[in-house]
Amino acid sequence: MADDVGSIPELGRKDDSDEQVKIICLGDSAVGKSKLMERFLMNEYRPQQMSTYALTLHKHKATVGNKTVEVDFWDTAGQERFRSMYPSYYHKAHACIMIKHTLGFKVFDVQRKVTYKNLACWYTELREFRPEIPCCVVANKIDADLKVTQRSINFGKKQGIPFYFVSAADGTNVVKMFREMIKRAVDYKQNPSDFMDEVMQELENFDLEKKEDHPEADEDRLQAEHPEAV
Ligand SMILES: Nc1nc2c(ncn2[C@@H]2O[C@H](COP(=O)(O)OP(=O)(O)OP(=O)(O)O)[C@@H](O)[C@H]2O)c(=O)[nH]1
Ligand SMILES: [Mg+2]
Repeated sequence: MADDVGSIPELGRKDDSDEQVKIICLGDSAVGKSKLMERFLMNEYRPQQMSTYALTLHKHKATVGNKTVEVDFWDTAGQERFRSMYPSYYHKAHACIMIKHTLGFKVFDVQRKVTYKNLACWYTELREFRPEIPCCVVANKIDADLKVTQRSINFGKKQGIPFYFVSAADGTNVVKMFREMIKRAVDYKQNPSDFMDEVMQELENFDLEKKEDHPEADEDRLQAEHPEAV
C-alpha cells in the first residue's frame, strides 16, 4: 500500500485562472464527504452509498473577488484500509474541511465497522503535515434531526476553528461553507504563514515575474533544445 502514496496523479497544472488551490475533505467513512461534494458541485443528492475507493478528484472553477480560481477538491476515502495514502492527501493542501456526523446521529453498525478515527485524531495528524492551513469543522446530516443545531460541539473552539451545521441531503449551508473555504484557501495561498509555503509562493511569483519580463526566454530555450523547430 505504501507505493500508493507516490502514485497519485497530480491534477493538471494551473491553466488560465489567476490562482490554483487544493482543498481536502477529511473524515471517517460514511460521514458524507462525497455527498457534500455532489451537492456543491452538481446540486444533487442520491442517498445510495458508494464508499470512496482511495480518492476522488474534482476540478472546480470559482471566482474570489476579481480573480478566477481553479480549485482541486480531494474527496478522500475514510476507510482505514486507505490509511497509507493520507500523507499524500495532506501534501500541499491549502485548506481542509473536516466532516463528522451531527451529534446523536445514529451510526449503523455496518458504517461503524469502517470508521477509523474521530475528529481529534484527524486534526492532530493533519497538523503534523500542514501546521498552518485554514480548517473548518462540519457536522453533516442535520436533516435527520434539526434539534441538534441547538447544541454546539466543543471540538475546535479553543483553536478558533469555524464550525458549520450542514446537510448534503437538503443543501443547508453547503454552498456557504464551500465558498468560505475556497476564499480562505486563496487567502492562505497568497499569505502563507508556514515557512515552506512562503518559499513555494515566492518561487511561484518569481517564476511568473521572469516569464512576464522575458517572454523571449521560452523561445530561446525552445530554439536551443529543438533548433529544427524554429
Ligand atoms: N440523512 C442524511 N444522510 C446523508 C447525508 N449525507 C450523506 N448521507 C448518507 O451517508 C452515507 C455516506 O455518505 P458518503 O458521502 O458516501 O460518505 P463518505 O464520507 O464519502 O464515505 P467514504 O467514501 O467511505 O469515506 C450515504 O448513504 C448517504 O446517503 C445527509 O446530509 N443527510
Ligand atoms: Mg466518499
